[in-house]
Amino acid sequence: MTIQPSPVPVAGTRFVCGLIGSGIGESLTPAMHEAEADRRGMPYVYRRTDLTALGLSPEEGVGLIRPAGLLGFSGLNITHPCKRLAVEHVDELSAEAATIGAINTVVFDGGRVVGHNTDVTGFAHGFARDMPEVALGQVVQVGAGGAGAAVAHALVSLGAGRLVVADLDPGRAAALATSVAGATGAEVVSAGLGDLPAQLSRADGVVNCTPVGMAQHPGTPFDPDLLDPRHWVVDVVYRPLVTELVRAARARGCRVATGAGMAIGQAVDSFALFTGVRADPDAVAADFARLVDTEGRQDAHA
Ligand SMILES: NC(=O)c1ccc[n+]([C@@H]2O[C@H](COP(=O)([O-])OP(=O)(O)OC[C@H]3O[C@@H](n4cnc5c(N)ncnc54)[C@H](O)[C@@H]3O)[C@@H](O)[C@H]2O)c1
Ligand SMILES: O=C(O)[C@]1(O)C[C@@H](O)[C@@H](O)[C@H](O)C1
Repeated sequence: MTIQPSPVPVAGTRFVCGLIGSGIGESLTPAMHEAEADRRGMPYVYRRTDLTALGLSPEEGVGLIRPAGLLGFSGLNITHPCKRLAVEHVDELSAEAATIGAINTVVFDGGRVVGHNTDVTGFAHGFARDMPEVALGQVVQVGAGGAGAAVAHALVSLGAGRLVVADLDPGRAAALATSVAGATGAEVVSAGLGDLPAQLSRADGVVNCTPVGMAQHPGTPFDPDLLDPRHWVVDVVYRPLVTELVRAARARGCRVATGAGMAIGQAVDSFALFTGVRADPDAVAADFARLVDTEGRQDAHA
């Protein structure tokens, strides 16, 4: 699951990239891309197309993908609620994107429009950096939506022995477990939220892929008293970075990673696809921490 960058850009290439999605006004991805390009002296602009602000539907949003290529964009990130719909607007999909059925990155490669999923690779890179050598015998994942689909594939690629997926919507959890198990041959099962105490008691770690912990969805996705110090905990929510779950898990002595790892990882991988240049993840992580501070975000540090 390695991102293969496009050919190294010709000197003097100017990059125009963007993000299409709803409610993306606070996204840090544009600033992460531009900071990396500035460091390298690459002319690079990264624009937001916020469908909410523009009063556009998700269908109208994905309808902008091909025209962006014709207008000379180098690439696009695609976010909620367009990641699945966007698959219908590309000529070709990377292996991960085809398996998941969702894309967050589009590259205009000559006349062809190619879709990728750097949420998968980005989570995997972030996890490898933040949680080296943790046990992966049994992993519980709460949340089977867009982020959950990417994370489940990434956890299997990282070597999760048994992955248990739970969601408020049991049908969604079951469908994701079946699809990941079918695509990878890994042991992936779904469980009801009521089974979480038993599943967590046998788990090495847990990943939150629900929006619970964001300002609009306060709280924790499960009772933190189910956590022991032996559990590792990853929360993919990154607004705020330090969620109630992160705080509670730290207080219980767990090894904890925030949503920063995935946010940085997807940006590094998309930048490579757009430009052919591999960003230094440590430098992008430093940019991310500075941006979080500069923008006065809550509990900036992981
Ligand atoms: N760090 C990153 O780079 C990154 C990337 C993508 C998404 N995210 C974050 O991940 C979160 C989820 O995003 P998404 O696009 O997958 O959303 P989504 O709406 O597609 O899916 C969320 C899922 O969580 C489930 N859910 C909600 N509350 C629950 C609860 N209490 N218990 C169990 N399941 C519950 C829903 O039923 C749904 O299936 C958001 O906060 C988003 O900002 C972070
Ligand atoms: O940081 C964001 O706003 C993102 O929308 C987060 C996630 O959805 C990624 O897949 C996008 O590339 C960028």
